Amino acid sequence: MAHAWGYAANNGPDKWAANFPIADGPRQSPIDIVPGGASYDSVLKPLKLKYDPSNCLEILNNGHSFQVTFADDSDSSTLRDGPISGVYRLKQFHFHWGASDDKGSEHTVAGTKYPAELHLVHWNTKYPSFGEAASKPDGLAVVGVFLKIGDANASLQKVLDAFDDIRAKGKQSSFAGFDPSTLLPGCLDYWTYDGSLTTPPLLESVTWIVCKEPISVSCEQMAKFRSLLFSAEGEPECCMVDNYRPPQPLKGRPVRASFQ
Ligand SMILES: NCCOCCOCCNC(=O)c1ccc(S(N)(=O)=O)cc1
Ligand SMILES: [Zn+2]
Repeated sequence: MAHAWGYAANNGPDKWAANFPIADGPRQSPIDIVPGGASYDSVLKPLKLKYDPSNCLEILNNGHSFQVTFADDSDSSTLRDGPISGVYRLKQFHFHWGASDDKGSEHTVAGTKYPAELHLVHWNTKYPSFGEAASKPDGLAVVGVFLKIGDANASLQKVLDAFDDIRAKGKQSSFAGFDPSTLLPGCLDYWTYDGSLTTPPLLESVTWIVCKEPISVSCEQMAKFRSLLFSAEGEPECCMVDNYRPPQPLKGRPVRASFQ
């Protein structure tokens, strides 16, 4: 069996096209966002994010990142407006980060890499489920938030405090009552473009909404991210770092800004 995809030299982003040819497709993510190349669009609405902490279910290490999963059987945690039409439900959030503070984000801004990037993953309720939506061009909407080294982030710390139970691939534990809106920056100005999942199967179904303002993370908190493992219990330990795909060709896509 072909070895599963990952971020190592033998199975990383440069190797994904072999099993997932869409990797070379017309609307791949992430991209380098060039602020001067984005066009302000006055038709873009402010983001309307409404999250219910009681929908928060669990935290898990899936071997590529860690993710916090939400109950998505009602419209109690949703994204509306912004560049999208209709109602998109929050499914999960996760992060991408580097082995050092000079890299880790997937999107970049005029070539600048941030040490980490948060992704809040939502699916369009015009489709019956996340799995169905994930294969449709307007199926998903992911809000991306950059993390920048600064003060410790108290809200993020609540997530990091759950890491002891999920250090290895495949581990999960209950994680209740967390409000993901506490991870959002104060200003919700954003860039938006049509893109894809940034990991296999790299489906071209994502409306990307990347916030201009980063949130803070301390160096010590970044070290905690890097204490997770790509490897499962009983396997040689492999630190979970550099789990980011580099920017992909824009291929003529417009990038719009919600701000001037
Ligand atoms: N099994 C039914 C179809 O599944 C659809 C594909 O989803 C497979 C799991 N991957 C994801 O859910 C998934 C979600 C978000 C991102 S990202 N980094 O683009 O935000 C990457 C991947
Ligand atoms: Zn992601």
